[in-house]
Amino acid sequence: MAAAARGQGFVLSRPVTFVTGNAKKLEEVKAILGQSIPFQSLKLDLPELQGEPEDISKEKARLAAIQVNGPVLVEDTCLCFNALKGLPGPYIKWFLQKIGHEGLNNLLMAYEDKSAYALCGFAFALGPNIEPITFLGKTPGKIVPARGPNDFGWDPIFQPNGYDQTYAEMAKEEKNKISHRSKALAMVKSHFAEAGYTFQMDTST
Ligand SMILES: O=c1[nH]cnc2c1ncn2[C@@H]1O[C@H](COP(=O)(O)OP(=O)(O)O)[C@@H](O)[C@H]1O
Ligand SMILES: [Mg+2]
Repeated sequence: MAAAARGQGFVLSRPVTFVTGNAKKLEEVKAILGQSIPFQSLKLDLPELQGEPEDISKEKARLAAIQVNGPVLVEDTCLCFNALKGLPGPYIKWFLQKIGHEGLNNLLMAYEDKSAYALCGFAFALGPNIEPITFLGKTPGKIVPARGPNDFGWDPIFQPNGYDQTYAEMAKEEKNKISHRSKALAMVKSHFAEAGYTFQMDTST
């Protein structure tokens, strides 16, 4: 029982449900995970707690596990400006919606420091009332005037360190090699490998 509680050898009778309302995130998660973890997706916009990134994804996982009544994976992404002590952080979604790429650049106008980091928090819960486990991935970079296709969030204004392209200008495979999301998912994958979860799915239904 103790082993099962830690996930050692835990048998999952269903694939993991990745809960997200964001189609672009799902696209990346599919590309990064490949066949490594059996998962299905559920389009659901979960309410978000205010607070620290880790607690936000944990709470999202708790809510999702209750709704799904099974194993769930959720994700929350922050874009943090160093000059603003980490803000907008988890509030980036609303900042982006209201003030756009230009407004986000303008927020840093008064500061010489344009450095920022993208932070991705995944949380995995085996089921309702089981404490979720979190995985954080971080990619440092800087905020620049928008360049590249505008098809995913703040990709056009984030230029990762060591690159002269923004996330939006990079080939998808390139972004997926170094992104905040891929770093967090690498930890999710290791956790699954170490915990030795077994999937025993009934394929007859
Ligand atoms: O990898 C990324 N590149 C660019 N924008 C992203 C990325 N990941 C998330 N975003 C955007 O940042 C914000 C993060 O908010 P959140 O993680 O709560 O998204 P969600 O509620 O749409 O799933 C959203 O506006 C989302 O579109
Ligand atoms: Mg969020």
